[in-house]
Amino acid sequence: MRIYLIGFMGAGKTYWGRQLGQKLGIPFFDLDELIEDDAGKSVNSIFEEEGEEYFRTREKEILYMVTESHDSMVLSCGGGAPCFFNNIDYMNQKGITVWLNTPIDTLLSRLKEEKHTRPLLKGLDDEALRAYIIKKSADRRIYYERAKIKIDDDNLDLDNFIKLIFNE
Ligand SMILES: Nc1ncnc2c1ncn2[C@@H]1O[C@H](COP(=O)(O)OP(=O)(O)O)[C@@H](O)[C@H]1O
Ligand SMILES: O=C(O)C1=C[C@@H](OP(=O)(O)O)[C@@H](O)[C@H](O)C1
Ligand SMILES: [Mg+2]
Repeated sequence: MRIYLIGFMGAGKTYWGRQLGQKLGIPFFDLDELIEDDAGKSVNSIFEEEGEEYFRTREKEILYMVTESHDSMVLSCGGGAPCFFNNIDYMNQKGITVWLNTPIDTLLSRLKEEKHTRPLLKGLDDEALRAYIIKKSADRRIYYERAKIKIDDDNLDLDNFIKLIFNE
């Protein structure tokens, strides 16, 4: 069983993925962390030094590598991962895709604090950040909504989160 967590930056993919892997007793990976380990530098530095296009290429390659080498895992993807190279179709073929459809206000309050770790948000003031989240999440919706499972509730505990994934 492979579970792919997708959704906008700040949705909680990394936060939930780690807990989910632990609870289900299967390996957990964060795609950004795999890319960083492979490159030996942060996502910020990769964007700065190699550019977004290079990052997207590595993102796809490492998505495929970790998938092919694990029949069972939880993979927390970066927010853009499903939106490039038909990656969402690949994930749908290979496992269960779960879209964390976290409300805009929650994303905003989380991302205000974490702008510096996300290259796409660098230099945005609070107002520009809100506008960016609204526009970019609307643009990406066509990919996110192809997930097999959609989670709208951002106030769940782990057991209820798991129940939603397994339709219990
Ligand atoms: N359900 C939640 N409850 C409390 N804090 C959360 C929750 N989900 C995420 N966070 C916090 O919000 C921030 C962004 O979450 P993260 O998992 O990094 O998002 P993503 O990987 O989707 O970009 C982190 O500081 C994380 O600890
Ligand atoms: O939405 C995006 O394009 C990105 C999201 C980030 O991951 P998180 O969604 O975990 O923040 C990371 O992959 C990179 O900064 C680009
Ligand atoms: Mg993350």
